[in-house]
Amino acid sequence: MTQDQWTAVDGYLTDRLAPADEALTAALADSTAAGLPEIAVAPNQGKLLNLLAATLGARNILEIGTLGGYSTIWLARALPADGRLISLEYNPGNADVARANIARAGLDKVVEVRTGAALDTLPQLEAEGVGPFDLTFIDADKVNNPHYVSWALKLSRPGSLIVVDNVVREGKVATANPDDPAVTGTREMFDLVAREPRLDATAVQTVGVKGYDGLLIARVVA
Ligand SMILES: C[S@@+](CC[C@H](N)C(=O)[O-])C[C@H]1O[C@@H](n2cnc3c(N)ncnc32)[C@H](O)[C@@H]1O
Ligand SMILES: [Mg+2]
Repeated sequence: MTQDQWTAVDGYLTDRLAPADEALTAALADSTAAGLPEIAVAPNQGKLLNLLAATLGARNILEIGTLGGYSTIWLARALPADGRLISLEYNPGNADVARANIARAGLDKVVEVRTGAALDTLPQLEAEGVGPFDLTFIDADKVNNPHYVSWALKLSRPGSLIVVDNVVREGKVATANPDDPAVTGTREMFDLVAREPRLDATAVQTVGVKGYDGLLIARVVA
C-alpha cells in the first residue's frame, strides 16, 4: 500500500460521494494562496463531519481550529437556517481567510469565527452560556487535546458528540515520546477519555489523501 494508492482511492470516493463545489474549491484555493498550510480535512472526511452533524440533527456546533474554514463549511452545511457554529482560531490571519471563505459559501449568518487561543475563548463561551453544543470538532494544537476534550465535555449535553482529528499521527500515538508534544497531548487525551465515565468512545485509523492518521469519536452519555 502506498500514498499514491491511498490518494487515488480517495479521489475515486470523493468524486462520487463528496464532490467539490465552487465554495469548497475556492476555500481551499484561497487558503493556499494566502499561505495557509494544506492541513484541512480531506473532502471525504469533511463529508463525514457533515453526515455526523446531520444525523445528530445538530443545531449548535463548536469547532476548535478553523484554519481557512474548510471543515467549518462542511459542518455548517448540516445546520438548519437558525443553527449556529462557533469556530475558534488562534491566528488572526487564518481567521480572516476563513471568514471570507465562509461568507462566499453563504454561511456567515450561522458561523462565527472567534480569534484567540482556544483556552482563553472557551471559558468565554461558558460564561456567555452559548452551549450546550450538539457536536464539537477538535482540530487545533494537539498538545492541548486533553484540555479541549474536557472543555467540550463541559459544553456538551448527554447525546452530544465530540470528534478529535489526527489522533493516530502516522502510528506515533502508540509509543510514548516525551519529545513530541502532539503525541503526548494525544495520548493524555486518550487516557482521559478512557477513564471518563461520561464518554463512550472509539477511534479508527485512516489512510487517504492526507496520509496515515485517524480520528476519535466520543458520545457524551451522561
Ligand atoms: C489543522 S488546522 C485546522 C483545520 C481545519 N479544522 C480544517 O480541517 O479545515 C489547526 C488550526 O488550529 C489553529 N490553532 C493552533 N493553536 C490554537 C489555539 N491554541 N487555539 C485556537 N486555534 C489554534 C491553527 O492556527 C490552525 O489554523
Ligand atoms: Mg486535522
